[in-house]
Amino acid sequence: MPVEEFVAGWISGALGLVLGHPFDTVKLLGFFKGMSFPIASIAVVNSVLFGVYSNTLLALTATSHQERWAQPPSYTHVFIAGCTGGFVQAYCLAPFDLIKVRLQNQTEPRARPGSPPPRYRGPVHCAVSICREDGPWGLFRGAWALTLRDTPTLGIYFVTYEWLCRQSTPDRQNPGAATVLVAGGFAGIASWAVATPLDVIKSRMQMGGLKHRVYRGVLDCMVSSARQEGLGVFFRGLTINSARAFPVNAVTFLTYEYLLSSWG
Ligand SMILES: C[N+](C)(C)CCCC[C@H](N)C(=O)O
Repeated sequence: MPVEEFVAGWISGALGLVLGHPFDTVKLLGFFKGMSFPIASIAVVNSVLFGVYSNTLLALTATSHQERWAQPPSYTHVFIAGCTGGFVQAYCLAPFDLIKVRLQNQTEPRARPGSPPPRYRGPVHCAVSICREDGPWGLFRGAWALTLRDTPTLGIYFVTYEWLCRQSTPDRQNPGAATVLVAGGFAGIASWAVATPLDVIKSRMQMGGLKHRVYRGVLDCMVSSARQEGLGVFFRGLTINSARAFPVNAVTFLTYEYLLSSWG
């Protein structure tokens, strides 16, 4: 199994994340606060996404990454490979994403004398507390909602990227850097726009028992959120998600393509 896609996915995910982190943490004062944990985790997850995507395409079309601009795969194959990558990465992402959401939702006032200490002291303490309270499976709280969010939307992600690259590149040639940046950025926006409703639900399920009540399942969470707050609840975060998605995914795709082409 070719591994360079995993490595390129790893590095490109980390770089994209450095850019996206301030958007992710916009509610907090320190923009780059707590960056090492997301870098380490999202790099792994992006490596799984791009590695599984590329190897699924290889299995479906018998073309390696280097041959793919000259012999472009069908959009159906791109979609299936993207969904497969999305499905596998969702399970790798689930525990990391849960910890991130739990830590980002800790908005208790910072260490004022007499104020209660935050529930979690950091990522490791958070993971250990969740395991202690809910057992190791507790780390996968909300994983199903995350899978529903990521499987189709990562199919859309790669189809949008491929489509935009092919639109602006002469037939069978490699796209230039500017094309890759723009196509990657819009792929991120398209994918996040579709993913936002399930992103809201996913985060609520992950906060179940803390900020929100414990839901019986994805459907229960959707229905009760919509009943209490109206349909607008599904679009919460749409603007910030899209603003974050452009730079993150432009850099991710550019780095990914650059690394793979320089490794020949
Ligand atoms: C599928 N969904 C839109 C939810 C995520 C897309 C992931 C792409 C990239 N790692 C990023 O964080 O933007």
